[in-house]
Amino acid sequence: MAGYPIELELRDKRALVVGLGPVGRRKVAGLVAAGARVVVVDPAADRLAAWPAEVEICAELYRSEHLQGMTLAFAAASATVNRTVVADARRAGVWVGSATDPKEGDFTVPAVWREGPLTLTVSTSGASPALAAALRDRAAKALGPAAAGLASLLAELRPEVLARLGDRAEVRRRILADWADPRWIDLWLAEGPEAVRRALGERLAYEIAGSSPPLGDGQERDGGGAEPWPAPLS
Ligand SMILES: C[C@@]1(CC(=O)O)C2=NC(=C\c3[nH]c(c(CCC(=O)O)c3CC(=O)O)Cc3[nH]c(c(CC(=O)O)c3CCC(=O)O)/C=C3\N/C(=C\2)[C@@H](CCC(=O)O)[C@]3(C)CC(=O)O)/[C@H]1CCC(=O)O
Ligand SMILES: NC(=O)c1ccc[n+]([C@@H]2O[C@H](COP(=O)([O-])OP(=O)(O)OC[C@H]3O[C@@H](n4cnc5c(N)ncnc54)[C@H](O)[C@@H]3O)[C@@H](O)[C@H]2O)c1
Repeated sequence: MAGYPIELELRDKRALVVGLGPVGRRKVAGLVAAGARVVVVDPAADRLAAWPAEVEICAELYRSEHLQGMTLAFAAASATVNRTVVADARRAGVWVGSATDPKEGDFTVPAVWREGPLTLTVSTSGASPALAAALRDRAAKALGPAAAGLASLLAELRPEVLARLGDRAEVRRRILADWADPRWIDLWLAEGPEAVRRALGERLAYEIAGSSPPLGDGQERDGGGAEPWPAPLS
């Protein structure tokens, strides 16, 4: 059965990573980037390179007490140790992921690409982690910074539409759907961000004025009420 994809808010939550080989270090990096308060347990930890100040290091063998107060745990030591961590976490009611067995824990970690407000994740549910990473790389290349740029621009412009067209749901939906069209990514690549900003502003002005050419969606215009907005989107 497939897992349930979710984006966790881990800011200021405590997360335990057991085992600091390359796999554990990758999990720590992801957790730190998400703002979690990370505790790592590995008897060899003090031999390891510099850690961000906020990471708490326990250079000792894992014990079940390490799970106290944790929101989440990652078992990234040997298979035997990981099985113990999973069993302890279950007893303690702490969600746990095992680096050695996709079916053993409560979650698996997908391959991730982030750019601005965009997050792309690919999971193979343990079928082939290397394939997940390779597909992530391919998809990230196809999206590129233009997609993230468009997302940032929409984050900036969208509240204005919601505020101005709060009572005109039909027009609002049409504008927001049109602004999400991938052709803006093509325009961004061809002519740059300012061209997209201008074009989105023009779309909006047309829609608000009720004078836009048909969008091919078969919907009636919600005409009238032509407000001159936005003042030049520069
Ligand atoms: C995506 C990524 C995220 C991350 O870890 O951050 C991730 N593994 C990555 C890389 C990777 N892992 C492995 C290789 C070697 C090639 C290969 O085996 O394919 C490579 C490739 C490489 O290193 O380039 C070996 C491996 N991995 C697992 C096992 C155990 C098993 O399968 O039983 C073994 C065999 C160990 C052995 O040989 O003993 C298990 C898991 N690995 C997962 C996630 C979860 C499933 C995700 C999914 O299927 O989608 C899961 C179930 C648990 C978990 O860790 O959450 C990260 C991409 C990093 C990036 O590039 O950003
Ligand atoms: N999920 C993945 O992406 C992935 C990828 C490769 C390997 N693996 C598996 O994940 C595990 C970790 O891989 P790795 O390459 O980082 O291994 P590694 O051997 O480099 O690191 C494991 C770490 O666990 C520590 N450790 C051992 N016993 C411990 C204990 N009782 N308490 C605390 N720490 C302890 C060791 O000191 C070591 O630093 C392995 O079991 C491996 O088979 C998973």
